[in-house]
Amino acid sequence: MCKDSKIHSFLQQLPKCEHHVHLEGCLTPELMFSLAARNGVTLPDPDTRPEFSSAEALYERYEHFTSLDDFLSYYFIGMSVLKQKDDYEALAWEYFQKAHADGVHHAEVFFDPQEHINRGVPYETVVMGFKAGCQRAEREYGMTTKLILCFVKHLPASDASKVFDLAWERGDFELGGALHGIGASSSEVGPPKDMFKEIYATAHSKGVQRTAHAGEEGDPSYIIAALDAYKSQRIDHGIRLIDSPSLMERVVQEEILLTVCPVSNIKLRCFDHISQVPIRMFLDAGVKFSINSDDPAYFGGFILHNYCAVQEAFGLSVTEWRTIALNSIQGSWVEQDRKLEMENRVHEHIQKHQA
Ligand code: HPA
Ligand SMILES: [Zn+2]
Repeated sequence: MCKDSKIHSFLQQLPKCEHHVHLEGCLTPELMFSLAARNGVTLPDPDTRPEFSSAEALYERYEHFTSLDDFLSYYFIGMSVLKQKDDYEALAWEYFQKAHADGVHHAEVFFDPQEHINRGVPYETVVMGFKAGCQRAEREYGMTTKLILCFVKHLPASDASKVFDLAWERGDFELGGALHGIGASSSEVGPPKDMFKEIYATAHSKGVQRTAHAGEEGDPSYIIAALDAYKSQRIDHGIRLIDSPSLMERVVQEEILLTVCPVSNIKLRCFDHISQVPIRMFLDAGVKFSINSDDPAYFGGFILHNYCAVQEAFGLSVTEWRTIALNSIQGSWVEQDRKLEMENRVHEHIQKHQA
């Protein structure tokens, strides 16, 4: 919530594109407990892990993440309650309702199939459930949506390769298919920086869109690996770019979009305060970025919460918000007509605000 109600409503209605949200990161404790009961999934015992005694206790624990890996340990337990197609659809639909209320017009959402497959949930169940949620958002809200298949770095690259091959053979990356690109996430520092190099090279040769988490906790060399070894078209997070002026210059020249997640960066202790997230530096340097929620059910707020946090910390002008909105549209993996339509909506919204 922005302190100024006029600015709050300006930001709420500003047409947004979200490029960095993990559907599994939209699983609220309430939905987690209800799906665990319905599916007979055992969550950690509250006697030994009191944080799993209630939704309130989990929310309390979520206030104290110490690092990306600390958060991920909760995120991977949470998603274990997802079993049936309806669970996946319900989770996606909960996200899209929040996103719509926050002024999202176009959403490109991540999911982690390897984790579900490893628990015995068929790939098809996951994709069909999430896809049904996307289709409902398109039908009921006129949103455009894209599903991005994320590989997780804490599991073997050979597993990721099998998932990619399966998705490719099913035609999921074809026009009208369920998927629109690949990403890479989970623990950053530790696994090899270029562990999915072969998959990304295949994806590139087949014309599949590519993004990758890099430079969240890892130094700029992780961003370089994503650009060089993965030919990544976007960088998810990318905040450690602040440690390399020459790389920042390259990102500007190559018009790489960073999908920045300010509240996530605070919750996972990348920075102490939002004012340290390099929003001002990126705007001044001409680095293109979008603002995103990452794992909103774990970090205490959806996309508008991130927009407001940025506004409170930086006091951006309407012109700067226009730049952010237009760069977000330009960096989206969506047809040119749709980009033009969204750009027009941004201009109309700003004119109305200034009238
Ligand atoms: O912020 C993140 N970073 C890496 N992996 C993730 N998976 C969910 N959220 C994240
Ligand atoms: Zn992420």
